[in-house]
Amino acid sequence: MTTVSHRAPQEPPPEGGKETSGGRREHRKGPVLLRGGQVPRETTDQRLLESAGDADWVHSDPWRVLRIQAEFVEGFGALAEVGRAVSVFGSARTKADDPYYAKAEAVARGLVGEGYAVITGGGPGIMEAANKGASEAGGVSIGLGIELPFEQGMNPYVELGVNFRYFFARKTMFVKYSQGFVVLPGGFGTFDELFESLTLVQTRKVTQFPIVLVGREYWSGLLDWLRTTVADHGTISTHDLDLLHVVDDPEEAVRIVVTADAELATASPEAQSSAT
Ligand SMILES: C/C(=C\CNc1ncnc2c1ncn2[C@@H]1O[C@H](COP(=O)(O)O)[C@@H](O)[C@H]1O)CO
Repeated sequence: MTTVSHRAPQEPPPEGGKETSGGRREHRKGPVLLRGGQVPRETTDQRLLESAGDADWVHSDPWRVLRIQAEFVEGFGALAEVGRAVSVFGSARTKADDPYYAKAEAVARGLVGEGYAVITGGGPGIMEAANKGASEAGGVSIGLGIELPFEQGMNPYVELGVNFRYFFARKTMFVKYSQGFVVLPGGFGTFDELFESLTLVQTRKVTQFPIVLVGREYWSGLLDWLRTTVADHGTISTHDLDLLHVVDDPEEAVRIVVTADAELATASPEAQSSAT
């Protein structure tokens, strides 16, 4: 068994590097050669195995970068083999007796019937409804949770769950592993997901990516404002609004996704490779 000896703080550190035939000390650190005063007094392994010192580095940006990388690695690893999927978004606050809860369930059932996995934010409300619909229809029910100050845990219908610390890593997963988004009524979180996907489609970062809004009445105020105030100011092109499909019927939402996906399957290889 290998034992690790921790140097007592009062003991002087051993001289680092090794002596060359010319009597100089030198040390190789990967491709870097260090001589004279540049020779470190400890090796990288010694520093790794040391237990002393403060723990502030845990809250430093370099360490965060590794945590961010780990989120991408875990997310890609968990979702890579899921197959075709659609993300369903909507309010965390919708109650089970709200008609939109039943619509979200129906959307998810319909998507499973067409062979798609269903991805949600893994939380309550519309997310729970979609996971319920997917799981009860025998499909793959996925939740991509997010660490929040008022953590609620994954809803009970999630069968494959991944928890994220960082919104941006989680958002990448929704787009990368979905063939389209279905968006039910929601608040700021839902708007964020809707407008992020809309921006990605409008800037052609993703192509052939249907975005379906369910609930004509709920979305009409926003769409009217985009069509009038926003378009009149020239800050969007009116034809960009064609990127949004608005429906009331869950089956129509599913049909739009299936049609767009089928169009992608017959599209040129270039169009396919630039999608998602
Ligand atoms: C507000 C409550 C719980 C929050 N829990 C969430 N868990 C997972 N994902 C969430 C949560 N809240 C928001 N999201 C994401 O944003 C969208 C919904 O946000 P909205 O502001 O409610 O529209 C949703 O699609 C999630 O991806 C307890 O009631």
